[in-house]
Order: sequence, then C-alpha cells, then structure tokens
Amino acid sequence: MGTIPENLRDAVAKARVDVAALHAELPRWGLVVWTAGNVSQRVRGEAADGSEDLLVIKPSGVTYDELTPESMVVCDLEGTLVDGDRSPSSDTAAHAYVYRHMSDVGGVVHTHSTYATAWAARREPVPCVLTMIADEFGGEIPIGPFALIGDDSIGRGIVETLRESRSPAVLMANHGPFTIGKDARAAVKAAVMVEEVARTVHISRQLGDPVPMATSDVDSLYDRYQNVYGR
Ligand SMILES: O=C(CO)[C@@H](O)[C@@H](O)COP(=O)(O)O
Repeated sequence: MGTIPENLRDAVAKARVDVAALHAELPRWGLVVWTAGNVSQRVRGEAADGSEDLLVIKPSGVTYDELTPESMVVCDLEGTLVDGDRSPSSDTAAHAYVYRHMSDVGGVVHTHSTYATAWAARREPVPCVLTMIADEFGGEIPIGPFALIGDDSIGRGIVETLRESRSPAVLMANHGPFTIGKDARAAVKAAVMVEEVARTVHISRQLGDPVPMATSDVDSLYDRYQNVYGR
C-alpha cells in the first residue's frame, strides 16, 4: 500500500468527509438496499495528465450507517489501494476507468435503484418525454452494454456510452445505473434524478404511450438548465 502524497493530504481529508456524507444520500433518496451502491470523488494531483490523481470511495460491503470519513478508502486511478483499513468498493475498477478516460469527471455513483434498474433489465433507454429529462440528461438516458464485474469491462462500457451522449447517467444492461458529474455531489444528484424520471415514465406508460419532445425543445431546455438555472 502506498501513501497519500503530502500535497494531497488536505484535499483527501476533505473528500473523505464529503464522500462519507454523500453516501448517506443514497438510502435517504431510496436508491439502495443494504450496501448496493457506492460514491466516489476524484482528488486531482498536480500532474496535468491526471497520473497523480486519487479517488476516494466507500469500503466494500459496509452498511451506510457505519460509514464515516475515516472509513473511506483512497485508491490511485488504477484502483490500487493507497490508504484505508478495508477493501475498496467492488466497483472501484469501474470508477477508476471512468476517471482515467473522462478527465472532466470528478465524481461517479453506482446504484441498483429500482425503476432505473428495471429499465436496465429490459435494455430499454428512458425516452426524453419530460422536461426534467431534457434538463438533466439532454435526451434519452442510454443503455450501456452488459459487462461482468471484475475487470475494466464495466468502466469501458460506461465511457463508450456516455461519450456518445449528453446524459450523466447510463443504465448498464441487466445491472443498473452509473452516473457521473463534475464532483461526487453532481453525480449523486444525477443518480437521484435518473431514478425519479425512470419511475415517472414507467407510471406514465401504464396508461398509454408517453409523447416524445421535439429535439429543439430538448436542446433549449437542456441549455437553460445547464447554463442559467440556479446561477
Ligand atoms: O452490485 C454490486 C456487485 O455485484 C455492487 O455494486 C454492490 O454490491 C456494492 O458493492 P460494494 O459494497 O460497493 O463493494
């Protein structure tokens, strides 16, 4: 196990506090059962190519009520443990792959939230039929390829799918949602929103076919929400 470089120790300590707190949002918003979800945040090193970056993620198999800043695990972007008393999340390789290949991404979240995962089981993208989908996802919420856990397959599928979409969420086939953001808080927001819109569209389809929105309207809404809303 390595050590945290002196110049990153304060940033890692803050990320541990932030990531521990953000994990509490997963059960709060009904996105997880037991330990079935994880949040990570990138900690940027001084190297311009990101080679010194680290990630802070939850320890594997620990319930959310037991998570503390001190229990958060630190890894390099190869997924190798740098600091921590427990094994990192079993999805660390996927998070690390995303950070290595999407330099703008500062946070990654994975859940098995019910409605989003139901769409993933059907391998059906969530259509852009709500202004909230246009706002947050900029179009349909895509399906990523089926991939087994244990190597870079899931991470590769996330990156290859999201590179072709404005969406910060991908529904990995037969698995569940992964979301990205400029930081972990943005990725958690996307995880909350993808479950909400997946549920709404599911309910809408019980009584008929939701009506897709015009692309021009989607673009207008996305631009406003991403660049004006909340400023
Ligand atoms: O679904 C899986 C593994 O198949 C994981 O996402 C989930 O169990 C969470 O694992 P971790 O507790 O983060 O290692």
